Amino acid sequence: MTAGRPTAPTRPVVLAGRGVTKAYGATHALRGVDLEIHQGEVLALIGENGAGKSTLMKILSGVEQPSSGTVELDGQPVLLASPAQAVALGVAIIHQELSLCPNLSVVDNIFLGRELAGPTGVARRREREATRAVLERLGEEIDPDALVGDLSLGQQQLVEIARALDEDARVLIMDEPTSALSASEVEILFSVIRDLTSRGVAVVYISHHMDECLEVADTAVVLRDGWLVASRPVAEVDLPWIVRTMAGRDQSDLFPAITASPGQVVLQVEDLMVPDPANPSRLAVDTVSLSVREGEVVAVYGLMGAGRTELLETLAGRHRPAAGRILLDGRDVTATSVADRIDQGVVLAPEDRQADGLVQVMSVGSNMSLAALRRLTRAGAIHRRREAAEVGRGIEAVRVKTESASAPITSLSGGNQQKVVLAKVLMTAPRLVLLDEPTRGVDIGARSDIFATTAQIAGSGAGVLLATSELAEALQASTRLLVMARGRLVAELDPGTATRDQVMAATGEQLRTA
Ligand SMILES: Nc1ncnc2c1ncn2[C@@H]1O[C@H](COP(=O)(O)OP(=O)(O)OP(=O)(O)O)[C@@H](O)[C@H]1O
Repeated sequence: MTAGRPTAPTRPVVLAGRGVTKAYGATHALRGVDLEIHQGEVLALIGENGAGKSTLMKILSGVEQPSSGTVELDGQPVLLASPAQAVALGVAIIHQELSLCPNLSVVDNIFLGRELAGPTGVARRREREATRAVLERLGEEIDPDALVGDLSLGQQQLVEIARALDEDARVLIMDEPTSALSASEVEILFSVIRDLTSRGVAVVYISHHMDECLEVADTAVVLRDGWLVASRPVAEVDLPWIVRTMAGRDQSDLFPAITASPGQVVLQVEDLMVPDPANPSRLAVDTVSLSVREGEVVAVYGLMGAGRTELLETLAGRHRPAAGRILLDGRDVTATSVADRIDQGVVLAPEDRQADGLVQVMSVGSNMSLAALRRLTRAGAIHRRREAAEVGRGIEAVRVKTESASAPITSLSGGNQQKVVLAKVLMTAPRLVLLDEPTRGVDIGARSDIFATTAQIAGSGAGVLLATSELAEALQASTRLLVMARGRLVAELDPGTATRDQVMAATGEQLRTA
């Protein structure tokens, strides 16, 4: 069992949902959910992809209206008709994709749309002082005049929190807040959360990282298929309970064994140098050499900014290297286009699926078959029956939760969209698969589906290069482990014997003691 902070049952309920139901057409996202959020508690909202977590939070923060049921604030029913209204009543949500303007200063971001008026226009001095005060409350030394775009992601997140605090948030909803943070930034966030709760602010914490939920939360609430199936003090639960309750069944092995033995070299990279697309005077990838064989899953472990994404994108043909060579099955492809590499069987599952992994106006099925259309086309016409059969198999293989193959991709939960990206990769009969953070936003059960798929791809004779910032994944889902930091490969480790401390030590980061 994990020790959590004791919850005082006498703390008043700030925000509650009563019998909240939400239907989108035939899909029941929420079914009669009763949820109580107490003053000063951290409530972890847990559930598989598509369980209804985001929908519930959208309703509690005025983004969506329930089909039936009510929201109560301090015991009184309220109609939260818009996010602005929810903010005015003290309920703020911080999304995974931050909503700050990078080209404005910290002060301007905090007061955007609610500038303080002075006798001669905006009261800059008062705004700056208020900003300094609220940042001080968070224990962070951030210059109020700094451009938000120049801050680290962790600092940007603190600016969002500062804005919510300045708006007197009483309930702060955080959706996957640590997905882009370094270990030390996670520590800062947790101490900020503890400080907020000691002042009576309630925090709803949504994360697929169970270790974080167990560490930071007082209460664990589990949603499954739109039902609220459990609510317990964190001190009384453990990881196996959470996993069982989320899935409604015992979970099989999280990381299936990869059994394929390495064959021919598929990818050979020699002394690759790639300028940073955002700042061409520095190198994002610095003198990197590596190889991937058939049947191998080679993990490239690195934190944000290590150069993982630029490396994978260069291998997919998206950036032109300044020096070095890329060989595919022995053929020099360094100067070839993205299309050429796709023809050679190179597929990239990108990190930012919303921006470049999926076509938002298309259905689930069309997104999946998009990359395989050439193969599915005979005499100028797409073989629709084969397409439908393959899409159906893909949906099953990675267990995409969708009404049907013809449902719009935007109707899927975030994690299920990620699974569609992988199903799409599978349909291309790939030679080299480049996976960039494939489990971001994906639930713990779906992770095992994704890595079963990865093992299957490797088993079919392709090579897999997996870029990840998740230690557990790097160690357990790979056959070989490379560590990347500041653009360079700094270590090669055997995932069978390497420890977490060794991997972290190689990156130069401290291991967080959970
Ligand atoms: N706009 C929409 N139209 C149709 N269906 C939707 C819409 N938004 C959500 N859904 C459906 O409602 C269900 C709950 O989705 P929700 O996004 O709340 O899940 P979640 O628990 O937040 O998942 P994840 O962990 O993947 O983010 C899913 O089946 C989803 O497909």
